[in-house]
Amino acid sequence: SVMRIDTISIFPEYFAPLHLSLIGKAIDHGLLEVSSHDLREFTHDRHRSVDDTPYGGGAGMVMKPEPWGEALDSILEQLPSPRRRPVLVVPTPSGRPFTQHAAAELAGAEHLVFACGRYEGIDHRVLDWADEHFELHELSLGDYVLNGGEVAALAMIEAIVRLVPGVIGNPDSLVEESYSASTRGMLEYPVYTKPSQWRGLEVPGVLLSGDHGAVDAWRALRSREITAARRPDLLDQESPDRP
Ligand SMILES: N#Cc1c(-c2ccc3ccn(Cc4ccc(CN5CCCC5)cc4)c3c2)n[nH]c1N
Repeated sequence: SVMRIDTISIFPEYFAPLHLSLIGKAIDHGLLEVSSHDLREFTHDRHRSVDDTPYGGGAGMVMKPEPWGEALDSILEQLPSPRRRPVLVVPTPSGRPFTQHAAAELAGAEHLVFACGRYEGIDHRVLDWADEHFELHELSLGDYVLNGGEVAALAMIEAIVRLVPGVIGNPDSLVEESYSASTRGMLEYPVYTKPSQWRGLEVPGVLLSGDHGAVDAWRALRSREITAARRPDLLDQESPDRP
């Protein structure tokens, strides 16, 4: 079944890259439909204004509710009825962490809408209203500050779409991945390919040995060393069933 993704932003051109590479192929193969909407199409004043000063004072500007309401109405009107409520993802610094688990959860949706804010954010009444008409997810990409939601939406879309069956060519390549159950939440081992000698640097001998047991052991050891060094928090998840 075709997954549909709509993005709404004052910078719709941020989403042009989605039509490249694997996601572009999925669109070509009719597995995915992606539409980017310009929020300013839903303004009616001469200056096509989308922001205003914040109630309560404070620096910066806040995005006005009316254009967002009209943009979201337009998405809802285009739904073939009767449809399950579409999912609305709003990237925000104050959101629930976007994790591989969240990506997997969202990969099952038929229709994803991304509302990408700018300035100091979107008038909160938009989220309150949207909560009644969408399955609303306020999500944060990570603990750093971006200038808007577009970059976060691009990352989330890539993480979600690659989990949709058929979108990524080789499903095996999804199995051994960081943050997924199969690597038991550990970071990946280092990878190598030909030539076996490069600028005086060699490939670890065990990988050339053809001894798959030894290769798996070496990889597990390297994963654990790397995880302990860079992400000790992932090791804390040690549970009794994990040797
Ligand atoms: N996902 C994600 C994100 C975002 C993100 C996502 C969406 C928008 C829309 C606007 N901005 C800019 C901005 C920046 C700082 C603040 C802080 N507040 C302002 C007043 C009191 C504190 C509010 C907005 C956004 C940032 N940043 N980092 C992530 N992981």
